Amino acid sequence: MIRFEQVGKRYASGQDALVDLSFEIDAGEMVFVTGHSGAGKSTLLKLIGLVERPTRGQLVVNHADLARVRRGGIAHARRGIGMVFQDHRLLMDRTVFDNVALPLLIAGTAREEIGKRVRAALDKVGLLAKEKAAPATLSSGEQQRVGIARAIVAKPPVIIADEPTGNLDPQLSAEIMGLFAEFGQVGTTVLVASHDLMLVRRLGKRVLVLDHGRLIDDFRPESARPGRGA
Ligand SMILES: Nc1ncnc2c1ncn2[C@@H]1O[C@H](COP(=O)(O)OP(=O)(O)OP(=O)(O)O)[C@@H](O)[C@H]1O
Repeated sequence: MIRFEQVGKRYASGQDALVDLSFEIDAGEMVFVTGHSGAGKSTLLKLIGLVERPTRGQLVVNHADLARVRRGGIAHARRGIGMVFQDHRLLMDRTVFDNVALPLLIAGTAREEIGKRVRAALDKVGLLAKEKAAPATLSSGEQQRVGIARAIVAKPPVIIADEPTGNLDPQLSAEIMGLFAEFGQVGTTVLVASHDLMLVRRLGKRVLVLDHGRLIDDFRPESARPGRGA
């Protein structure tokens, strides 16, 4: 669950990236954030991922008031959030397996459990056969899927993805978005920033539209209404 209550973010430069933002996302909902370049999409995701902190308002993620999370508690709070980046941020000198295992190693998961979970995550994104490969030998769609496997391996209740299909062709983009939609079906809350309006529309999910840091639309297609299995 994610709740923004009159959240504002002003960067040290004086730039108001988000202004008076209020909305709520239920557990298991998949929601897109869209808007022009500079509208505040990345900033919104960064606040959820504790990469940036709000300068106003209240932000609750996984029942934790993020304003109350102190510096020493950030790593722990982040364990409840899987993050996917456009540039995947994979470690190129490690195997696919090691990249996906990283969040589990950080969390101190037992070795036998790590093997099981990493393979389950790789299976989910269709890359089980590539566990020993170096990321550099994979296509960009495959690298993106490794990044997604890493984000889901610790089964976080919330997944945030910033332009996860930015460099991919339309078919791969649709496949990646389809994967995110599947995570929603098993109770994971998924928030995806994307400027690809065609793709966003096709998926028929709820869409938050930002304009100069303000929420100007919160659009729920019929299929995304509660009780519709969305
Ligand atoms: N670290 C920062 N310091 C100062 N200003 C910033 C910082 N990061 C972002 N901004 C500004 O905040 C506003 C929102 O930026 P943000 O990156 O959230 O937008 P965006 O919608 O993700 O844009 P894009 O689609 O181009 O990635 C922009 O005006 C941007 O210049």
